[in-house]
Amino acid sequence: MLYIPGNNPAMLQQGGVYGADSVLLDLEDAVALNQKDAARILVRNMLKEVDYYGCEITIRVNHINTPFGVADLEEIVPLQPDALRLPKTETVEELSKVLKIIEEIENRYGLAHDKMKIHVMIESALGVQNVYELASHSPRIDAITIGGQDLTADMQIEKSKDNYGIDYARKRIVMASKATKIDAMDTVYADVEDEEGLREETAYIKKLGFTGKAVINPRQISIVNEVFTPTDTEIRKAYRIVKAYYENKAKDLGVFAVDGKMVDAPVVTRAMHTLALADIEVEPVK
Ligand SMILES: CC(C)(COP(=O)(O)OP(=O)(O)OC[C@H]1O[C@@H](n2cnc3c(N)ncnc32)[C@H](O)[C@@H]1OP(=O)(O)O)[C@@H](O)C(=O)NCCC(=O)NCCSC(=O)C[C@@](O)(CC(=O)O)C(=O)O
Ligand SMILES: [Mg+2]
Repeated sequence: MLYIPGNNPAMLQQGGVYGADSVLLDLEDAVALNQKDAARILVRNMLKEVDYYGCEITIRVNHINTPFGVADLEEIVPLQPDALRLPKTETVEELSKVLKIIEEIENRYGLAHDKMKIHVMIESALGVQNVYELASHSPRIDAITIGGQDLTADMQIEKSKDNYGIDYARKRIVMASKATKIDAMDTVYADVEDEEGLREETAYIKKLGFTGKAVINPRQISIVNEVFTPTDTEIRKAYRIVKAYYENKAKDLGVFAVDGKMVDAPVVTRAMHTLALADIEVEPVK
């Protein structure tokens, strides 16, 4: 997901050409306080005019308790981007309040309540403590994301390169996302010049179970995509497992071996997930 500052017309204009799965037009922390109103109007106009070439379009609005939160919702909700990203979410009460405002706006415009999805950002210790309740609060919520910069600020620790300080939060957020069957998105890697560092961090968070990562610069997109895309070797192995599964299932065999390794139901589930990521289908044996 490529963050694009909502007050930068050139970046907003060209954000769809870099190959990100999602553009994340930002009205919050990328925009200075004195530019909030201008950015809101600019993003509204860009949403109407710019071709993002099929990218998912997400808008990060300001927090409801700031002077800009409601105005952002009033301007953006009627345009129904694919998703709204709610920053610094901490409690179910606050989330309910935002959802209620969104639904009131949708009612006014005769819009359904299930089209535009909600991404909840966890950026404080309190948000981490409440993450499962937040993630499971509404079927509209289809992703939880961690904001590492704000979280480390709230925890009063340095945001070190190894990110030890946010490791527990990352793992807890992933578990909440898995328990609620929604996506978990990782925080940004701020050092745009450090490509190896980004690659290592992305490989690590993929192993934890995150399903994607936000980036701040077009140069970071291909690295994240590469790490998340199954390799040819992984795809071939998954294909052999799923094919063998269907063949053995037809013979009523629940457990069998592929390349000398035991394959049972969870191995097949993981292999099917790899193939789904690669958009590959295996025909069941009739
Ligand atoms: C980092 C840098 C200044 C580097 O500038 P540079 O000038 O060195 O970039 P260059 O590489 O030279 O640019 C080459 C060409 O790409 C164009 N280009 C660059 N960036 C582009 C872009 N993002 N979108 C479209 N286009 C872009 C540029 O216009 C140029 O185009 P052209 O002139 O035509 O060649 C720049 O990228 C940038 O401002 N990034 C966005 C920063 C941002 O949004 N921060 C807020 C979100 S994080 C946050 O809030 C923390 C969080 O909340 C979140 C969480 O974790 O989720 C938490 O708490 O943790
Ligand atoms: Mg933040």
